[in-house]
Amino acid sequence: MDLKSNHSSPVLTDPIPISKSRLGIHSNMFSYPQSGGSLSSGKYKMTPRKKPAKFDDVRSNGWLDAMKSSSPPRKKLIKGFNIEFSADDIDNAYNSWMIKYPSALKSFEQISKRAKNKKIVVFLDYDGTLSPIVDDPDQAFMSDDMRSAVSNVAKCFPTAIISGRSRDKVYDLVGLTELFYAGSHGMDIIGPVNHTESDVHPNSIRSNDQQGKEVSLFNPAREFIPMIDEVFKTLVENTKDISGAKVENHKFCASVHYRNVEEKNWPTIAQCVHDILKDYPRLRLTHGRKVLEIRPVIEWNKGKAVEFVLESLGLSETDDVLPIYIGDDKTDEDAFKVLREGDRGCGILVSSVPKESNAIFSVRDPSEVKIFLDTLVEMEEA
Ligand SMILES: O=P(O)(O)OC[C@H]1O[C@H](O[C@H]2O[C@H](CO)[C@@H](O)[C@H](O)[C@H]2O)[C@H](O)[C@@H](O)[C@@H]1O
Repeated sequence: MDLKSNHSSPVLTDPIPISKSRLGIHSNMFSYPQSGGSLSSGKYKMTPRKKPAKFDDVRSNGWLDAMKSSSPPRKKLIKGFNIEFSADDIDNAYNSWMIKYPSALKSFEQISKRAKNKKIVVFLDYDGTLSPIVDDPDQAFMSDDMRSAVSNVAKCFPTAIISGRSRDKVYDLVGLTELFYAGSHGMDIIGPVNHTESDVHPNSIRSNDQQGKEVSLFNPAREFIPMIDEVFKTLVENTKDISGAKVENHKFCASVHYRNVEEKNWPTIAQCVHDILKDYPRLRLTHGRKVLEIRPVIEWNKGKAVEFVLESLGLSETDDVLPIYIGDDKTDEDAFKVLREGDRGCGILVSSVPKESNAIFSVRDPSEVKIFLDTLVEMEEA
């Protein structure tokens, strides 16, 4: 199958028969072997490097604006003047924003009332939620205190880490067993077998983890592995002269970081990614925190991953569950949306600046995430 063409693949083009699955999983998604064997997307493609004179594409498609808004400056241009906001202005703006997204810490009693007689399931994003945002993605470590907070939570409630990173990478960073791990924005989910019996979720397969323990595995974008690898190599080659650019291969998706690229070169990196993606209509771009994320055009995201984990736990069809999802990024909005719809659970946005969200509550930073997790455990143990 040619993954660059628009035929017979798990893409968004066909309507998804609801009867096929409550999760909206397209039947074609599972027409390939779930383990082993992958389809090559063709010859290694090397888009000729060129320095575009203009950046019309990335200006008109909104990429540049999205890149700028992923890192809002602490000052704003008003009628051509650079106006610095004072600390008071910033605090006032944040405090007004918190009326709409109240602190999950201050609202804890409300959350605990909602959790009464319900099974809590905890979903945690990694970067910016469990670990602070740092310049080098390879140095984004969570603290030992945070690790022990997550470990304690996982002893009390089913817990899943849902990250844009590859599953292996996020597992190495978190280092705790007995959790669900959903890497590549949910396109690579592994969970303990005792929670995910195959008769509960038919689309999972049994596999072994790094320690040889039997686990349940779900890969809705397996066919895209060769294509992502190919695009990753092209991205590395074509961005190698852009100082500060960094490309990561997450197996089912790839990331192009511009956090350490001078802002004047953002159009260059955006145009470079845009030119490569023109050859891959079955891939799309989403924006994260100073990162361009390249992923397959399949109907799968962190929200679907939340639904998948709940279904795997046998908790998707009951009101006796309270899913809590904590995340900081645009890609977490898919999960917040799923929980907001039908008032199914609590989304908690990690942000120290005002931003629109589908979350219900907020915390400022990972240190407040840790306090929230500790408080959940105290509530359970009381
Ligand atoms: O879903 P997440 O777990 O939040 O992963 C999203 C991206 O996280 C990482 O990048 C972000 O964190 C880096 C380390 O703090 C930071 O340098 C970068 O600017 C952020 O975008 C990860 O490296 C990406 O691949 C993930 O897509």
